[in-house]
Amino acid sequence: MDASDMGKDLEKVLLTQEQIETRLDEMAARIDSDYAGKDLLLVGVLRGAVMVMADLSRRLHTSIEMDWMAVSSYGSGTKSSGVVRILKDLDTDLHGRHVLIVEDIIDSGLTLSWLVSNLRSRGPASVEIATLLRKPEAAKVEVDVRYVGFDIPTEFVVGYGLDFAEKYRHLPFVGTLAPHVYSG
Ligand SMILES: O=P(O)(O)OC[C@H]1O[C@H](OP(=O)(O)OP(=O)(O)O)[C@H](O)[C@@H]1O
Ligand code: HPA
Ligand SMILES: [Mg+2]
Repeated sequence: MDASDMGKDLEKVLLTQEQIETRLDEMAARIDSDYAGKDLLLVGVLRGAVMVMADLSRRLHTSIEMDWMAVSSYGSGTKSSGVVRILKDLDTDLHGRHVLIVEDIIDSGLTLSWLVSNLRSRGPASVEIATLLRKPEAAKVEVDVRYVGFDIPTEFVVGYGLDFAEKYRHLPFVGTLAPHVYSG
């Protein structure tokens, strides 16, 4: 699939499938080496992180477990509401665990800064973040991120788990939307 398959909805491809896969290889190698000999709990943030979780976890050789949280701060719009809601909590007790939060994107940083302090309050041995994308110029709060795939410009992106009004998550690349899609 490429941009033309989505009709006129996409403006441009920002990151190709190949670029994403190469970067995930590098991130997984670092995670493997940093967590060698430790049991790691990957916490995926639904729903956007599904693709990153699937593709990153399958590159890891270290011992891992996976759990999921659902939080929402965007609703159906293109701007963070700043209000983070837990829609589904973890099933795992974090006490003494090495936790790596897996995310698709850090935009304003509001979701992750809230989530990190929430998980830290549960007594884990460590909490770090791996995100495929980060928008440095959109940050409203600073979040200390151990593993970043790509720093991208402040544009609304879709694909590889990222949605606009629940669409486009399945695209194997990351692209920007044509303005007519979100301006009506
Ligand atoms: O840094 P922020 O400005 O807080 O934005 C990042 C968050 O927003 C998106 O989730 P969303 O709330 O859209 O839910 P979704 O993953 O189900 O799409 C994304 O997956 C991150 O979790
Ligand atoms: O750029 C984005 N695209 C889709 N979802 C998002 N959630 C935060 N930022 C974005
Ligand atoms: Mg979303």
